[in-house]
Amino acid sequence: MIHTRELTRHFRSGKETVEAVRGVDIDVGEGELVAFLGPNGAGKSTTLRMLTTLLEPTSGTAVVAGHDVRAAPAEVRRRIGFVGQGHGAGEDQRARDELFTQGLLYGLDRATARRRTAELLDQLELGGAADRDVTKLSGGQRRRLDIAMGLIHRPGLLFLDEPSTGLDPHSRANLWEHIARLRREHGTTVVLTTHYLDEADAVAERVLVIDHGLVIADGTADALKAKVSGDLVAFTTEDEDAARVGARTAENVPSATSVEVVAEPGREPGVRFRVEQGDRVLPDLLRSLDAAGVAPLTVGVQRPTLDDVFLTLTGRSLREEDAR
Ligand SMILES: Nc1ncnc2c1ncn2[C@@H]1O[C@H](COP(=O)(O)OP(=O)(O)OP(=O)(O)O)[C@@H](O)[C@H]1O
Repeated sequence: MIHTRELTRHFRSGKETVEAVRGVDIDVGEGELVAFLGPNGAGKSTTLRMLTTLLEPTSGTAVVAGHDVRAAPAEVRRRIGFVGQGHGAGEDQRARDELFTQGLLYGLDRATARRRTAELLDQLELGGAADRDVTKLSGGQRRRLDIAMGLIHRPGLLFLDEPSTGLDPHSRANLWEHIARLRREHGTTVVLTTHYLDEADAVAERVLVIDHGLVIADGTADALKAKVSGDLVAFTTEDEDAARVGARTAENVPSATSVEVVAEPGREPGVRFRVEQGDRVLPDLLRSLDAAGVAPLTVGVQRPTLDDVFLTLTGRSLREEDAR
């Protein structure tokens, strides 16, 4: 469905050249659900805009839905749906008319456009807002209308740029339900961008981690997490002295790495470290701690998260980047 080679996009910004996308090779097969995950400014939107023909590549190639984005942009556009970050909906129409008109624009006959409009308004819970002016919709309703507009012609390939930004948890769950149904019933291929770690993890079957204009990792969330060295084991102790003894004990656990004493104001002291199969080493660890005279107050094992993946790859946390 998508094949890019050395896809690149530069922007001139005054005297500077911003290398927003620096030569990416992306292959997405039919029916896949892929998330581009990366911090703000990583190049996700720029990549998506090139794939949807909204932006010309500086160099490299991209074939989308069987057609080259540069040589046959109209062919590409007919076969894809795109929901951007901004509001695509116009200003002075009722939501229902806006959606219906979009259907006609995509070449649907009036009966089909009307039927799909009704279906989408219902599925995206826009029924109550259908006869309101687009300008009078709430942020969440406008977002859902944008999404409905991207779906009206039932594209085989759907691009969603930060689809759940601005949606409340209920609408977000609805959106994913709708997308799951599209895929089940029509085999739609879906490519989305997100900087929500948990969303990429829960929703996407495959995650492309993008940073500074490059794809730095590509795989299922589980496969990416398996590359992070081990689970995080953490236990808390009565005081810092006990934590130091506990840390020495932890260092003797086979395959333990990054053992550190946690001593931060306002937090219980303790120890954390990484280890293969944390749940398997716990029984031995507890016995050894007992033998060393340390009685842990709490013990926990945490599987790696996609943030750990990003941290391992870049030395930075996606959460910190988002907080900026
Ligand atoms: N029209 C433009 N002119 C100049 N620089 C641009 C332009 N569009 C994007 N950039 C720059 O290109 C880089 C990549 O931006 P892009 O919007 O693709 O990132 P992103 O990963 O989608 O981030 P976000 O999640 O914030 O949308 C950024 O440094 C951005 O400032």
